Amino acid sequence: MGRLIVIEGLDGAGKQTLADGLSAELRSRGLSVGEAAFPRYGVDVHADLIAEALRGQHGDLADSVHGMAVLYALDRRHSLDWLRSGIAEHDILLLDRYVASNAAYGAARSWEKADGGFVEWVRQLEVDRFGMPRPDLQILLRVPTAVAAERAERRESANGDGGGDRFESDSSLQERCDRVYLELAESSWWSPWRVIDDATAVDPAGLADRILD
Ligand SMILES: Nc1ncnc2c1ncn2[C@@H]1O[C@H](COP(=O)(O)OP(=O)(O)OP(=O)(O)O)[C@@H](O)[C@H]1O
Ligand SMILES: Cc1cn([C@H]2C[C@H](O)[C@@H](COP(=O)(O)O)O2)c(=O)[nH]c1=O
Repeated sequence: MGRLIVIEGLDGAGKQTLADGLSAELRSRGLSVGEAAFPRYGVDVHADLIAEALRGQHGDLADSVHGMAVLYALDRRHSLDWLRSGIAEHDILLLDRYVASNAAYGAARSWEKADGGFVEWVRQLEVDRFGMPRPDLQILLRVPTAVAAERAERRESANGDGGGDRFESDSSLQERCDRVYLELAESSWWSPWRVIDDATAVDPAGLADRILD
């Protein structure tokens, strides 16, 4: 049975970059590593609806905090068999975003804190009802919101996309989301967390050492 490790953080924090570096490092040490990112764009119809809504399609869908959160949750629910076999088959299954993204972004959009009703609603839906596997570790990758926004924008222009999506371009939302993430980590929400504060200088080898400790 392998370990489920999740990387969380703001849009543009560098989660995918760290996931790539960490999985290469772990593989170089002979471990079998599976990887996935949520939302699963191009794989699950709920994820595609999310991307479209965040770009202004589907009427007022993106205005509904709970409606959007249900789509994110259904994308994950549909990955359940794959997740379970991924955990069984690999030494480490590494996820870029998971249930805590729904908790942090939804609470921030609702102007709530981590001990508010939205986070509890996500827990009841995704943990109690959908039975999503509990992570062994959640890593919070923190960068100043301005750095995250600049990186997200740079990545969008490198991909040829015009501007950030609705969440990425809302700097106040990103600030609130950063605070909720920190509260989730400090309260060890659902699993142990490790907070990386200076995400500009993350060393995948050092992180791998600490994960394998
Ligand atoms: N440590 C770093 N220093 C400088 N640039 C970085 C660093 N990490 C990532 N970047 C750059 O920042 C941009 C965003 O990185 P990445 O896609 O890994 O972020 P992300 O957190 O996965 O974003 P999102 O959640 O929006 O998908 C990319 O252009 C990447 O090359
Ligand atoms: C998985 C997940 C994501 N979100 C938010 C976080 C981002 O702002 C967008 C899109 O994610 P991406 O990593 O930039 O592609 O969606 C969320 O609110 N709930 C979730 O479960």
